[in-house]
Amino acid sequence: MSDDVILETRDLTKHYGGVHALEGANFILRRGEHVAIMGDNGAGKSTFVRQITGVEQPTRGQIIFDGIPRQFSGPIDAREAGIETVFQTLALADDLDVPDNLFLGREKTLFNLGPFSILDYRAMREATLRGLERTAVKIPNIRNKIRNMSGGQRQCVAIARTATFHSKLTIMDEPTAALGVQETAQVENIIRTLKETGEPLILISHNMRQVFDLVDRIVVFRRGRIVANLNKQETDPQDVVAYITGAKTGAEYQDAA
Ligand SMILES: Nc1ncnc2c1ncn2[C@@H]1O[C@H](COP(=O)(O)OP(=O)(O)OP(=O)(O)O)[C@@H](O)[C@H]1O
Repeated sequence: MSDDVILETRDLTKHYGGVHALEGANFILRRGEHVAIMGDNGAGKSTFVRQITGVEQPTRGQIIFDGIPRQFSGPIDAREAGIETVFQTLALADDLDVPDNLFLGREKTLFNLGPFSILDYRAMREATLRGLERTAVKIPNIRNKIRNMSGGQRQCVAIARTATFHSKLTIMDEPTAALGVQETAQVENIIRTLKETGEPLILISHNMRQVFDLVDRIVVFRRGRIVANLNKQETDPQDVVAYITGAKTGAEYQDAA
């Protein structure tokens, strides 16, 4: 695997009993690259993401992340390796404010005394502000509880979490599906900022305009398999739809490299 590759999967496969949700996925993501994963409902997109983020363990196949073959024992393991995921459900705690959500499970401490530890709220607040600044996210008051925020602000908090921890790879699963026009624009701006700062991204989206606007390459899943790997410059929305629906079936999937 060359150094410019941040993530590679080889023959990645997941069966749920007789359901072949993911079959032999060979996928490559380069450093700094933004790739969209598209496909019809049930095509295997989320299953793919669950394997590479440690939520589930694959039936077979290899995951090589940042040059090392990985067998993530769980999502925290994947996160510690540098993979930050913004799931559809966002996984934010409603009753906590922004810094508490960003540092949930990895709090900064002033000191530890046996089982007791004193949390360093000031350091967490400062790191939160730096994370928000890096992504150009505007949250009026970071001490606000998540439950009092709009959908767009929540989405931004979830994304800012990835920036705060300098993840090596960000994965977003339908980040704007539930958002209005302005909120969607804000999230898309964050994605552009990630691109400018050279941070790689996997974006799962059904939104063709968004995909053509934001990413370099489109990978299409159909019935558990990767059926197309398209450089944005060499394709168009009709072509992508043809692969999604199965009207077009390419030659055997090959890496674009
Ligand atoms: N835990 C599970 N047990 C059994 N079958 C599953 C499980 N998870 C997913 N599947 C099946 O695997 C296939 C792929 O599902 P997956 O959720 O990965 O699709 P998707 O492309 O993400 O779809 P969507 O766009 O609707 O989110 C579907 O047929 C789904 O019913």
